[in-house]
Amino acid sequence: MSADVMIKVEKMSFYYGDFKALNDINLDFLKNHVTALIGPSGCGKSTFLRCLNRMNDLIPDTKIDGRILFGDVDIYDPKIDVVELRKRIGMVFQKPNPFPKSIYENVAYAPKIHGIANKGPQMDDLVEESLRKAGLWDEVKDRLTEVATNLSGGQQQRLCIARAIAMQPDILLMDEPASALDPIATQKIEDLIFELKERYTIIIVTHSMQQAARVSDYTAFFYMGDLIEVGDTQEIFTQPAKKQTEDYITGRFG
Ligand SMILES: Nc1ncnc2c1ncn2[C@@H]1O[C@H](COP(=O)(O)OP(=O)(O)OP(=O)(O)O)[C@@H](O)[C@H]1O
Repeated sequence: MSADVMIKVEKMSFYYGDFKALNDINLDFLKNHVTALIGPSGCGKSTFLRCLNRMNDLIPDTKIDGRILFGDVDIYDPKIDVVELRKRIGMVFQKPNPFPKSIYENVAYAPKIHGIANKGPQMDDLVEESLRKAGLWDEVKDRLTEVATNLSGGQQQRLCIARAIAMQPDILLMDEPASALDPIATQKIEDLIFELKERYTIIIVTHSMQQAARVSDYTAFFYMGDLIEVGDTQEIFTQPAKKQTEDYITGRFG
């Protein structure tokens, strides 16, 4: 496998009961790049994203075929420690979901449980570093003990990004991370994604084609459970190879 491939999806299909939500997907994700997953509602973007850190395991009566390689390990190998896997592949959800605890505790909680940092100065440093990387430190440094749910929506979402970063993942999965935010907060998240890709491999589901065009290096277009095409974002938006992609990006459907 090429050194730059972080995740390799091979012949992956996914079923909810008898319903086949994803059909024979082959897709590689490159290290330190942003890949956007786009397509009309119900095409399988979120399902696909959730397969990448086995979040779909939590849904009963589902089945996956094919392989997802992370490095040279198949993440669906029964020997895989799923908790460990989700440490390496972090996730940020559509709606900011901080715990009803302090700003500090939100970032420190998982590293404490997983023994990533010890209580005290080491944890203080990790919390500061994570908040800095998430572009939130200056806004919250004097109110770390305040309850996180007092923050604005955009701040809460950056806190959730800080929380994911504190676990020192390799990959960040983002499921429409800005869809509940106003344009200014959205811009901050987009700027942040651009900075974060220096350290992380980012895979983002978005409904907004403008957002995909602004933040991603590669774009994958899904339609009814199929991956129609994937390529350089600029090319997908200017000269897509497939008619279905062109119809979607020009607003003819979806
Ligand atoms: N828990 C579930 N049980 C059964 N079917 C599901 C479940 N979650 C999703 N589906 C179905 O799988 C298909 C893909 O859904 P998914 O949420 O992945 O699409 P999406 O492209 O992310 O859509 P959206 O953009 O609207 O969020 C849809 O037909 C949906 O109804």
